[in-house]
Amino acid sequence: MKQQGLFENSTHKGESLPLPDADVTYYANWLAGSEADLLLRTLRSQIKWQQETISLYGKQHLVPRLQAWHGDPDCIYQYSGLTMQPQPWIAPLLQLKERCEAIAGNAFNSVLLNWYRHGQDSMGLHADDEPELGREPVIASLTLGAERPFIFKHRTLPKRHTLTLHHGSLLLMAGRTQLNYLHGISKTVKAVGDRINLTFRYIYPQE
Ligand SMILES: O=C(O)CCC(=O)C(=O)O
Ligand SMILES: [Fe+2]
Repeated sequence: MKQQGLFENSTHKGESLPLPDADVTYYANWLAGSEADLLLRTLRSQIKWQQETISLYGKQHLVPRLQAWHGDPDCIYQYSGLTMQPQPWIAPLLQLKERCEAIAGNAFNSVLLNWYRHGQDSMGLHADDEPELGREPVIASLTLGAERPFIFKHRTLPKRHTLTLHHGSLLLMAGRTQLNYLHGISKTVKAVGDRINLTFRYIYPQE
């Protein structure tokens, strides 16, 4: 029996994506529409959003989206030369964390929030494979707001898969997904509304 079956019920039907060498489950309607609407409004106003600067090959670039990092006090996250100190949990994030833990069967101690304000905001192809995430991280990704194509690209095979993440959907990435695939959100010239994505993660303390 597939492990996903353990968490299936009438409202939370997960769909396993047809990706070789990966373990990705998609719950299109994880949150009810009204709950997702309320959460989108709450997070827009309650989160202290920041636009970070990263250094790539010695040059400074503004990250093309707004971000925030919340979690337990020892959850320090480093990527692209950025060191993110966690903001404390706030009630709506803590409740979501617990619900993600229940469906994923995995503990989370932090969440990265990304706010794509319009079609020119994006996230380049990457893997969530920093050492502090461990070898085969389980990542729970909640999408609110506008639908944007989410791209998976296999690292060595000519395999690409694009899916549209629905308002209120949850995407679980586990197993060898980060080892074998990159993922990202492209820019678009289409007129699209804003989108907030939350990725719940477990950060191992670094010596
Ligand atoms: O916005 C998304 O759906 C992807 C976010 C992501 O990949 C990340 O935060 O690492
Ligand atoms: Fe990611």
